[in-house]
Amino acid sequence: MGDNMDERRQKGPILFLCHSDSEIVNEISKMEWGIHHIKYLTHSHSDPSVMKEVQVGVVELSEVTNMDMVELFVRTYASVFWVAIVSKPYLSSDAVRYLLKNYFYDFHTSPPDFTRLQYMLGHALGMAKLCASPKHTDTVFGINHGILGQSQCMEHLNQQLKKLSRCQLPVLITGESGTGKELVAQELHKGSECAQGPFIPVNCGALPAQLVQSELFGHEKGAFTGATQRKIGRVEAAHNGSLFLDEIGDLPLEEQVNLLRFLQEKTIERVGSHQSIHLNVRIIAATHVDLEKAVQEGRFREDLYFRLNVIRLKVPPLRQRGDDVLLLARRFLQQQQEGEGGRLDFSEQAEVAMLQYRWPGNVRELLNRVQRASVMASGRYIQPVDLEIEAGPPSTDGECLKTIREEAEREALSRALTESHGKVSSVAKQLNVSRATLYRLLDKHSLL
Ligand SMILES: Nc1ncnc2c1ncn2[C@@H]1O[C@H](COP(=O)(O)OP(=O)(O)OP(=O)(O)O)[C@@H](O)[C@H]1O
Repeated sequence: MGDNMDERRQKGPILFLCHSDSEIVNEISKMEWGIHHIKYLTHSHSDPSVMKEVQVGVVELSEVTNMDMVELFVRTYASVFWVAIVSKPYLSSDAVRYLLKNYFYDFHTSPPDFTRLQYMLGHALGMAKLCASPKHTDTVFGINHGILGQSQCMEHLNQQLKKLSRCQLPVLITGESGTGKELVAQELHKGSECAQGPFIPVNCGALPAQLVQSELFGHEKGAFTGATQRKIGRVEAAHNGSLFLDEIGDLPLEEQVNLLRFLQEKTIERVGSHQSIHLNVRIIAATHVDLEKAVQEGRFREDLYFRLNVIRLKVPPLRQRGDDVLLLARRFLQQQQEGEGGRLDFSEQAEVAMLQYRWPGNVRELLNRVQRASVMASGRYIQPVDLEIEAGPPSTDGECLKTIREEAEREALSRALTESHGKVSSVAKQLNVSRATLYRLLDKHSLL
């Protein structure tokens, strides 16, 4: 390949994954846009700074291809539009079909008809450009973000998320079930330097006990009975991206040790192998249980807790978000009616009922109730009965005194903050507490 080719390789949207310089490389390089990067399928990982430029990737799949490596690569760079060139007999392989179905924009059998291939790549490039996410602008929470909310505590969360974009430190997200912890984790990922890489969620509580290690760290073929294929674990799949460990408190103690080792050394070993694999993964963990208590009770390792708890984000419960309930309810209703012309609306009574209800299941419960109500409503307006919540004085059924006190405490803090325009010294004076106590309370109620 000549000088021109070398120049083009430096920057641009097309990547070619192949075994060696082939005729296909030469032919594609003659096309309008050319090939800008070439990567030989002998190395497992690629330079993320190069991959940031890539919009379309061409992969040669044949009997000599290491399918694991290709799978890892295309999964890692899932936002790239992948096009495969497959040798015909290989199309009947289950592994190839699985890959094509799940990760590829299109495929072409080899030897390729270069005119057709040129059209195919043109389409892939067009689609990639169309789907490229808009550049990060200064976001108004709830418009560019997937997270909706304008209340003071959600604004605070938004500010924290903005500060954390570009930072690669581990984050621990706490909050009740259904508050949106996974959504927050996704936003963190989108705003981070590894946004182009994969976001791999793992529910630690849902991993089968005997397979946790293999699920997280992968295994080699033959590592144990039933390991008929090499398997890439979730940690490895998150290379150059983010691993979201949901319900981290449910991770068995033995696996906590392995996770800690990974956090310290940044390497893993697949089950059945002694080869260390170096990985670049940002860890985001979430829990709805009190991890400090779990540490005290010996159910969670203290050293792992400190490693994960570098930065902590608290997602407030829905009952503390004031009018956000209505904002979210309207958005969910709108989504539910998309394409149907927005026939339904909430009655005044339904809005009052939603504001008064305590939402123990938080945003997930709201979403479910709105979805159900949009089906059950008989008129133009959704009534409390359609939401299966009744309007009336705030219910305290089953509430313990502690919760009622905490609510009152929070309200008093919120009111004082608004009245004194957020001036901490005035709030402390007004509420007759020390500044240290006030800070502790503001932190407790996610108002800091
Ligand atoms: N602020 C928000 N704006 C829009 N949608 C939201 C918001 N918060 C949560 N959701 C939606 O509510 C549902 C539950 O959110 P999510 O799964 O992130 O909660 P979670 O706290 O991770 O729950 P769990 O603790 O049970 O894992 C999802 O469908 C999510 O998209």
